[in-house]
Amino acid sequence: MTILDEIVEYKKHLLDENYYEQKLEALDKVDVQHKTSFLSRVKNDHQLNIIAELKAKSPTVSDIPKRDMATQIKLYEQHGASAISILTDEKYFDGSYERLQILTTKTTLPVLCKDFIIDKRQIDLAYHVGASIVLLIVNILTKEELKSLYDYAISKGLEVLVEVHDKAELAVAHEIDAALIGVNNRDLKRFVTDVKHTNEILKSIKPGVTYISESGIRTLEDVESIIDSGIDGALIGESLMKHPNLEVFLPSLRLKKQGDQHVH
Ligand SMILES: O=P(O)(O)OC[C@@H](O)[C@@H](O)c1c[nH]c2ccccc12
Repeated sequence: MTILDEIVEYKKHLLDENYYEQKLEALDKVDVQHKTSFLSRVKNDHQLNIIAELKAKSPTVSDIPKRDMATQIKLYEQHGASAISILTDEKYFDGSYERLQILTTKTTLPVLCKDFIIDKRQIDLAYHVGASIVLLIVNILTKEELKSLYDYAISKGLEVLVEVHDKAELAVAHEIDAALIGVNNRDLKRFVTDVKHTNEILKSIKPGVTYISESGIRTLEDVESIIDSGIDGALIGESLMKHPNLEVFLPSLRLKKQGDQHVH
C-alpha cells in the first residue's frame, strides 16, 4: 500500500465518521465572493504566477521551520504571490480546516484548499470556510468521480486545480475540460520529486488551459528549466517556507511566461 492509498483510506474513515459535517457545523461561514478569481489573475498577467503554500510538514519533510502564519501570509502577499495554498489534512500534513479558515479571513488572495478530495462533503466544507480553489487529484478518482466532483465544485463558484502525474492523467484532465491543470513533479507513490517531469508531461498542451507546475521547485534555475513547457504558474511550498529572504526570492521566480513572448 502506498502513502497515497493510506491517506485515501483515512479520508474514507473520516467521511464515515461525519468529520466534514461536524466541522461544517462548528465553523462559521466565510464569504469570499468579492475576491478576484485566480484564473482571471493569471490571464491578465504576463509573468509566472506563484501559488505560495503554507506548509507545516509532509510524510517526507519534517524539517520545515515553524513560521508565524500571519507573518508568512503577509510576506506571500507583499512579494507577489497570486494565491495561497494550504493543506487541511491533520494526520499527515499537520493542517486543519481551522487553519484554512484563518487564512481565508486574513488574506485578500484566493486560497487553494489542499485535501485529498473523494466526496462532495469535502468540497462543501472548503467552500464554507472560504476557499476559492479546490484540488482534485486525478490519480485517486475514476473519470466519472472526477467529472462529477469537478462539476459540483464549479457549480458552487469554486475554481478547480486538477492534478495530474503522467500523460494518461493529463489526457483525462483534458477530456473533462479542466480549465486549470497542475502537473505534480512528485511521484506520489515514492514521494520523490523531479521538476523536469513538467517538461515531459506538458508535451501536448491545449490552448486556453492554464497549467501549473507543482512540487520540488527550489531555485530560480528550477523555474528556468521548466518555463519553456508553457506553464502559467508554479505551486511552491517547502522552499518558500524555508527561505530566509522571501522579499528577494519570491519576486525573482516570476519569470516572463513563455507563451507571452510575442505579446507586446
Ligand atoms: O513543498 P513543495 O515540494 O514545493 O510542493 C508544494 C505542493 O506542490 C505539494 O504540497 C503538493 C502538490 N500536490 C499535493 C497533493 C497533496 C499534498 C501535497 C501536495
